[in-house]
Amino acid sequence: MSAPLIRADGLCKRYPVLGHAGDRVHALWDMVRGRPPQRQVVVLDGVSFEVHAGQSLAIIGENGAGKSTLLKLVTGVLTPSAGSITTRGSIGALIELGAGFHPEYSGRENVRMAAALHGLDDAELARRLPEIEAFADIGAYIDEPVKHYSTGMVVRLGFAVIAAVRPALLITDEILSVGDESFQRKCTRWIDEYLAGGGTLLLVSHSMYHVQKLCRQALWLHEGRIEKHGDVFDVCQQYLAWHESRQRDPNGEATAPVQSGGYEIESVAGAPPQDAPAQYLEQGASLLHEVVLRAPAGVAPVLMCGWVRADGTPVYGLSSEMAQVAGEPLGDDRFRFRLHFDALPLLPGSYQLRTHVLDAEALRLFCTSERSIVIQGATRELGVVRLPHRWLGPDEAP
Ligand SMILES: Nc1ncnc2c1ncn2[C@@H]1O[C@H](COP(=O)(O)OP(=O)(O)OP(=O)(O)O)[C@@H](O)[C@H]1O
Repeated sequence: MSAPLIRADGLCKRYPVLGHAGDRVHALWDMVRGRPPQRQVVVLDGVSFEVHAGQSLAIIGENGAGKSTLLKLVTGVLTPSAGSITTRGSIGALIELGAGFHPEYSGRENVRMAAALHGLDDAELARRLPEIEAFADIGAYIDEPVKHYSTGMVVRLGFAVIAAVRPALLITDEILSVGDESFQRKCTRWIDEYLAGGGTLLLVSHSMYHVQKLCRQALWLHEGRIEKHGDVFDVCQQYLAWHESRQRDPNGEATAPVQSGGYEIESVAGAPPQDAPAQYLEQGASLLHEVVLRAPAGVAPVLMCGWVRADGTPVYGLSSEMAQVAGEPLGDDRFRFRLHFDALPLLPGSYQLRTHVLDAEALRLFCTSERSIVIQGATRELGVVRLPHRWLGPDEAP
């Protein structure tokens, strides 16, 4: 295998504790004496991983886990306190709003400077400029100084430059969530095509939807250490399961829906989420899952549903965003989603049908509720679902 584009080896980042004036004096004194500060906060601790050409790795983890710090070490904005980081090939990084743009210069002048930094010569730039302007789609603002831009416009311009130079490695974080929905879709589509064409991606995101859509692998950082690194679906499942377990009370009951940011689950299958009784269904029966969500004024929420077996084994998940389905507006910022499962292929056992409400960009998960479903039936088949199959006779063609 060729050398990786990113290689992190035992990466550590520590900062001196500077809470009080006394801490600062101590840190300064340590610095003067050439000693490492005595009181330090450890932000990253022994992080090792590699990213090879053509791979797509997501960094996930709760707030403060060290994700942005890791990206800054990869891009060279920060230097490690211990361990090493090496990168190879051209890097396109979209991690800080406006980083690299000069506020006094126009968008077009900034594009020229950014393109030159990425190694595009004048002829190449002249050829790609219309494409960059079309991608950014900021109209006459392209000739205005960047300091007059909205944050969304800066991101549009930054992404347009990246799209034109097609770096060997693309590094980006939640910054894409700054753009509006149609621009986000355009970027996601572009990243899809970039990856299909052999591009390499390092993405930091809180959106499990984007992470699973764009990346094949994920690295879960927890308090500066790698908690898990591997297949994106495995890592995300474990990360979400860990989050859910933190939201449970000591008796193991799911807590009442979090009322956060104005997003709520008003009812599931006609009843308030906490009152929904366990439902018994025969194997192969169909099921209507009707959910009413509330969202902040003017926002259309995203619904995500997941079937989980009682032992926690994930069975199937889907989201209204993936299917591009919008909830039916009921007025008063309420939305109804009706999801019908035909002839459920689940084998007998206890299941939870989990319902999650996310914001319009499917970036943040707000509330969760569980609907208990028991599938009844007599079968000697093993597993979770019945896979359609046939036994063939000796001369029978498949
Ligand atoms: N210059 C600094 N001095 C001291 N502590 C810092 C400094 N920069 C970051 N930290 C701390 O490092 C930790 C990790 O920060 P980081 O921004 O990397 O987390 P993150 O995983 O990106 O979080 P989020 O999801 O909220 O963006 C945080 O606790 C933060 O307070």
